[in-house]
Formats: sequence, C-alpha cells, structure tokens
Amino acid sequence: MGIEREVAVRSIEGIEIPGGGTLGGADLLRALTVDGDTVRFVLEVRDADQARAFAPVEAEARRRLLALPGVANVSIVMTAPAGKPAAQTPPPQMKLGRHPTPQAGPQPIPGVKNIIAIGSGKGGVGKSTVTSNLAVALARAGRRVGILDADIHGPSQPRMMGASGRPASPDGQRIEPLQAHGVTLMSIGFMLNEGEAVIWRGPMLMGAMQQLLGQVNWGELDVLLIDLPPGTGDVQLSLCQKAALTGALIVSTPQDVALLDARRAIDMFRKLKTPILGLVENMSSYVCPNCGHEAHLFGHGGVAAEARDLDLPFLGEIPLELEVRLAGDAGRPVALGEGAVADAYARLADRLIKGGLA
Ligand SMILES: Nc1ncnc2c1ncn2[C@@H]1O[C@H](COP(=O)(O)OP(=O)(O)OP(=O)(O)O)[C@@H](O)[C@H]1O
Repeated sequence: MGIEREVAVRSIEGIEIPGGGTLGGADLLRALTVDGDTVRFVLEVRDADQARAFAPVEAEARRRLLALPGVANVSIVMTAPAGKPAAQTPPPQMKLGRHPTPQAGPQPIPGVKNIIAIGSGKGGVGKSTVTSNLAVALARAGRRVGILDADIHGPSQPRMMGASGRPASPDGQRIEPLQAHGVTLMSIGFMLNEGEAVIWRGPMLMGAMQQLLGQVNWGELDVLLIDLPPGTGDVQLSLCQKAALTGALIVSTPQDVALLDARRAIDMFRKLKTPILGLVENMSSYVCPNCGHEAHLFGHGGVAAEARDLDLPFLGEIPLELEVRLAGDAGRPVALGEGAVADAYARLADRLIKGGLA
C-alpha cells in the first residue's frame, strides 16, 4: 500500500535551499507522484550551476522520502526551464550544413548508450508529440534522456518542450544543448533564425546531421531519441548511414492511409538494415470528457494488427485527448502530469527500459 501524495510532499517541503527559504516555499517541486512504493518528482532549477548547488537538497529529499514507511524508490529529476527567448539571442556562431567529412560506417555517440529514431510514414500522426512525451516519461522513470529534433521541415520540439533559448557554442566547435523537463534537448530549429527555411539537400543535409550527432555535448545518456521528419527522405538516409542506431520506433494512427505510409517507412528502415523496435498507435481512442463515452475516430487496433502481420512488436496505444495538444502547445508535455495519457506513456517507457533499450 503506497503512501498518500500529501504525506510525501509534507516530508520534503520544509527542506532548506541554498540562498535561503524552503523547497515548498520557493515553489520548486513539480509533478510529484506516488506510484506504489515509488515517489517521483521534478525539481525545477534555474541552470546547471544551481543544479550543482542543489545536490545536497536532492540528497536530503531522497533520504527523507526513503525514511517514510512504504517508500522503496525515489526518482528525482532536476530541470532547468527554458533560457532566454530566442528573439534576444542570435543562433550560435557555428556554420551548420557543411559538406560531410568522411567516416567509416555508422558511428556511436560517446557516452550515449542507445539511439532510437522515431519515424512515421505520414506527417501529423503525432511523431513529435510521442517523442517529447516518451522522453519526459523516461526521465520520470529515472533515465538520462536526450532529444535530437531532426525534423528539418518543421522542428517542433523547442515549442513542445517549452525551450525557447539558444544553445551556446563558445568555441564554434562544440554545441551546448539545452535542458527542459529533465531532458537534454537539441533541435535543428535552434540553429536557424526565426522564420528561416532549411533548403539543404543531400550532402549538406548529411553534413548537418553529422554535426548534430557528433558536435553536440550530449553528456552521458541512457537514450537519445531522434525526432525524424515524416516520410522516407534524405534525413532518414543520412541518419542510418552516420549513426549507430539501436533501432527505429514507428508511430502511426490506426487509419488505413497512415498505415500504408507507415509500411513504406518500415520498408525503408529494413532496407537500411536498421532494426525496427516496434509500432506505437497514436490517437487510438477518444474518451469524451463530458459523458465518458469511448469513440474510435481513426479506427482502433489497426496498428496492432499491422504489427502482427509484419511480425514486429506492438508497443502500445496512446489515446486521443485534447489535453495532449494543449499541453504540447504550452511546452509542458502531458506525460509530466497524471491521467490516462501519462499512464500510457509511462507504460511505453517501462517497456523500453525493461527491453534494455533505454
Ligand atoms: N494523442 C493525441 N491527442 C490529441 N492531439 C494529439 C495527439 N497526438 C498528437 N496530437 C496533436 O496533433 C498535432 C500533430 O502532432 P505532431 O506535430 O506531433 O505530429 P508529427 O507526426 O510530428 O507531424 P509532422 O512530422 O508533420 O511535424 C499536434 O497539434 C499535436 O498536439
């Protein structure tokens, strides 16, 4: 029998913090949840320096929570919210989109244990939404997670993760990624001026991908999720040739037309010898918030059936909920909170962790 959430909050809100005041008083506790014998929460700090100064606070919170009867695990994620608004800060002084340098086959990223590409055949099926929410769910489960937003046509991770700052590149060689909701984040969108379009093709695109993979200080990560553009284009090709991918995860809606496109994406990854880790059904069912009636706007179960046909793992279904879009637009992925969708993402994260993929 787990403890009450309030008991967990009360036990740590009085902890004194650097600079004076308490954890509760300074409103730094986010998304505290109790799940059986596990307590999880996010500690919102200003930047990496403050995160270091807060190490004793984190240790004390862990000590106090573990002392509560019924608590066996504590997972604390420190996050720094978005930095300065993009408009005030120019892109880092670094030329992105150069010609690729020769390399011998797909390369691992030092310090990064798994690299998972998130793909879809069709646009708008929720690939970016799944990426941001899965990342947050994995971080809540205590994993070290990064996102590389490689959606060159419409990078949406900065908005979905609420990160509007700019990564720095003091030496013009290495790029410092941002942090948001406990996730290390780099987006091709950070390297462009607002409204600037990317018209790279072929070799230039390959060079840009190589830089984003190899010149970003990713640090130690259990998993890096790569948000791909929809379809089967140059980015997918570059990525599979340049990065030693653990595998690809395919997002689709249950609709026939989306499934047809997903099949093409799967075929491409197979041809490139990238393992397909499984399929996720997004916008699976809709539960009316007023009457509780469950409807299947895009059909239901189509992706699971497809996975069976193709002999691939079916990793789970994510319901369609207004809150998913609102949370994405507000830069706070819905998986940070509670409810059916957050639970679905927690299950997906758990499957990847148990499978040794994250
Ligand atoms: N489960 C869901 N419930 C409600 N809205 C959702 C859900 N998943 C995604 N959406 C919304 O659908 C829209 C498209 O999602 P998203 O941008 O993630 O798709 P995408 O596949 O990455 O598209 P593209 O690759 O074309 O950019 C967004 O407005 C998003 O908030």
